Amino acid sequence: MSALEVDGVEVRLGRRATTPILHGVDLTARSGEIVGLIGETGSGKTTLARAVVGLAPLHAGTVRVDGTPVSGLRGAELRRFRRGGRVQYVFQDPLRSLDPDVTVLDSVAEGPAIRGDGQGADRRARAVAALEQVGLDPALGDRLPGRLSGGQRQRVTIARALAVDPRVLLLDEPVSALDAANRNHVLRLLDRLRREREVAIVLITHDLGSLAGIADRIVVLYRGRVVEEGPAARVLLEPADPYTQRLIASVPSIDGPRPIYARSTT
Ligand SMILES: Nc1ncnc2c1ncn2[C@@H]1O[C@H](COP(=O)(O)OP(=O)(O)OP(=O)(O)O)[C@@H](O)[C@H]1O
Repeated sequence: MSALEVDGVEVRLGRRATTPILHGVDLTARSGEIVGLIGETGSGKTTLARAVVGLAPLHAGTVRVDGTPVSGLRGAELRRFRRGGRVQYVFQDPLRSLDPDVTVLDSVAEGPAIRGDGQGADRRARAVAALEQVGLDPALGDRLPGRLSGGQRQRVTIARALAVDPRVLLLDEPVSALDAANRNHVLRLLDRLRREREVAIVLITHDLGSLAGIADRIVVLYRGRVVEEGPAARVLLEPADPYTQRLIASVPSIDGPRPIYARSTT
């Protein structure tokens, strides 16, 4: 059983939900697996992530987490599921996803507070641990997001997600705005999370070089449909679908077997 199972998902958006965006999309991620989700701008990657966490309504299909169909949850059940934090979505734009008036530490402690985990001191300890996990100095905890660098803000959004110990983590372009050092740090962190905490990770990115050394599988979306899916090395080095071939050919760093980021074996 996969931690995340997306089955035949259709999403329609726009006025009166008449514009079809996703057409019967399937996606799975097992515990400890990193799945890369790629596709050109507008192919539906963000919409799929939003559908998984219930932010985009499903026209058809199901989303299951640990075998439980969460797409059918309503009312109190849905609220309980959201509070539980088993699925976390790290938005593309950290500035927009962090409240500008809430300090870093309070922002990271919010998830445990909503879940009702422990008391104030425990929550703060959890938040500090999450900040340390993403390589941020807990001394930054007293700052507001506007006083952080872009890379630090990105890590805060990831720390927020980690503070509730998710089973499934979806990250939307978590490394594209980062310099090489920050990018490698985040990628190593994701690799550790999947190995040590067996988190199922869906990584949305245009940065195929980042996926080369870290993703187990890659799923390719084109105009709201999955056109190819397979082991990362196979998809990146021997793409079968003509659209994937064009997508990969347009990225200069994916022209050989040497990944930019080598997966650590320790
Ligand atoms: N609220 C909305 N109403 C109508 N159409 C929408 C809405 N939100 C997104 N779309 C459309 O859905 C399609 C998929 O958008 P989405 O953001 O999921 O793509 P994406 O693959 O994540 O793109 P990017 O790589 O640029 O982030 C696009 O054509 C977009 O214009």
